[in-house]
Amino acid sequence: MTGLCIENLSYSYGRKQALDSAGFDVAPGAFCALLGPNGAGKSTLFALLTRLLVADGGRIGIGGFDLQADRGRALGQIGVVFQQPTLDLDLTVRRNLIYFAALHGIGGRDADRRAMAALERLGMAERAGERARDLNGGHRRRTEIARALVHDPRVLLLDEPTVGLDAASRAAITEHAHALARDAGLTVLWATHLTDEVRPDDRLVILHKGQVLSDGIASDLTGDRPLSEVFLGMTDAAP
Ligand SMILES: Nc1ncnc2c1ncn2[C@@H]1O[C@H](COP(=O)(O)OP(=O)(O)OP(=O)(O)O)[C@@H](O)[C@H]1O
Repeated sequence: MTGLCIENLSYSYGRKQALDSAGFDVAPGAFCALLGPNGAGKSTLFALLTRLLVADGGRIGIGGFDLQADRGRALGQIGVVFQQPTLDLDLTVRRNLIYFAALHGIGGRDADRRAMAALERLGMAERAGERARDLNGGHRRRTEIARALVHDPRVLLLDEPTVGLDAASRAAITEHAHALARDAGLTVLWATHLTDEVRPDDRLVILHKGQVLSDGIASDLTGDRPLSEVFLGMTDAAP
């Protein structure tokens, strides 16, 4: 298994249990939507996957490596886009990527080549010389996704990457994330609380109160009903 493997994962903040034996797999090269209302445990899961937090129990495998036993290699397999934007707004788009590549020990022409290739994938190559500050929100997000790809990860984690964006930017970013799985073979985990970002043929994991409520193809879960209605019924949360 070289995708993402999450088994019986638990985590508590003091007495507040944020994840409760949550588990699911994402096959290599697959796109998986992780849908949960606010407070479901999505960000906690991302913090555990990136080792910002250490699980109380359970197991995580990333790109074929166990996060506990083989931390360095497991973490080297992932690219992450966190909920909060983290671009340096005073640097150009290209510099943001090159700086990040250096953190992974990649420099010189190799860094430049990788940066431009990643920007190309996200349709941002023409903006490489612009300051991040001058980009709109959607283009900043695309730059962050490109930046997460410079070290050639196998697994891409996106934590609510469309928050605060307009409909057109959201659609473009959703499509880019699908294309990265479909065309580039990345394993993609896309966390969202918005049902309209889930496509009928997406693999869909629904997380609620730290537990996996449902895991399968979205249209198999919904049948003829809209996902918003099904999701509301399962979680009692606004769509
Ligand atoms: N630092 C913390 N201390 C205490 N409780 C926390 C902390 N961070 C999160 N929680 C709680 O853990 C639970 C899961 O939160 P988490 O942020 O992982 O959910 P989420 O699905 O990412 O929600 P959101 O979309 O609002 O970020 C929630 O009940 C939240 O209040």
